[in-house]
Amino acid sequence: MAAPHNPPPSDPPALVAAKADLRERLRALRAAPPSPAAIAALCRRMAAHVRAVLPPGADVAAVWPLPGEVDLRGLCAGLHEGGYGVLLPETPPRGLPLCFRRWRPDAEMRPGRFGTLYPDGAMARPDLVFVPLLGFDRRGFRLGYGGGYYDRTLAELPGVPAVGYGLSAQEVPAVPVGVYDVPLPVILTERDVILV
Ligand SMILES: Nc1nc2c(c(=O)[nH]1)N(C=O)[C@@H](CNc1ccc(C(=O)N[C@@H](CCC(=O)O)C(=O)O)cc1)CN2
Ligand SMILES: Nc1ncnc2c1ncn2[C@@H]1O[C@H](COP(=O)(O)OP(=O)(O)OP(=O)(O)O)[C@@H](O)[C@H]1O
Repeated sequence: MAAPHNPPPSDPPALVAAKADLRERLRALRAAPPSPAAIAALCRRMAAHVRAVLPPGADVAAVWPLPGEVDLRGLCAGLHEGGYGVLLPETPPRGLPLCFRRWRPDAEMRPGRFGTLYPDGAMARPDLVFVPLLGFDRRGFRLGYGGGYYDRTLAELPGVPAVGYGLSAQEVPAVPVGVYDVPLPVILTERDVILV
């Protein structure tokens, strides 16, 4: 007899709709460019966090900015100068986890899915993953673009520290939580280190 087929669990429609609504509101927020001082403060905190938890030589996953996002290119250059490896994601088809490729200042950036750019370097496994947030709450729950990419990626990297980052304006009282959402243990903003 054939084994019973259990479809993977999925989020109820009301939750998917609540996430979509919140995403819409938070995207509107991104239309206003973040202040350079806030970005600089956030990037300083991110660099300090890396230095506190990892020795030089470790590989740190960041992202190359999408329009309206906090620009981490200065952080990438600073980490590289400080002796850290910098990895950036290549975005696969929906439903698959991200893979990370090594970036150096002279890397060629190639166009990827959804307007992303990824470096031409070799694939590598990160020792820490910075997770971009569209929105977040004090419990460590986050909302991204809705691809589920980071949820899937972090599920494949158990034990690798995941550090969310964003601007304090992106904080909301409570992000709607789905079956695959795992809270982040640390979220950095230009104002706060939120330890969950
Ligand atoms: N800078 C950056 N890189 C990243 C992410 C991110 O959040 N920020 N990702 C985080 O997972 C992954 C890419 N994930 C994405 C998933 C969906 C869409 C998306 O649906 N984009 C819409 C347009 C969005 C808009 O401009 O409002 C589209 O292309 O239709 C984009 C990125 C990996 N790289
Ligand atoms: N590990 C997983 N396995 C299977 N499905 C998953 C997994 N993680 C997330 N999903 C599904 O992916 C879809 C998008 O997830 P979600 O709305 O949480 O995206 P997001 O966190 O905003 O996006 P991203 O992680 O790309 O920034 C949802 O339908 C969710 O149930």
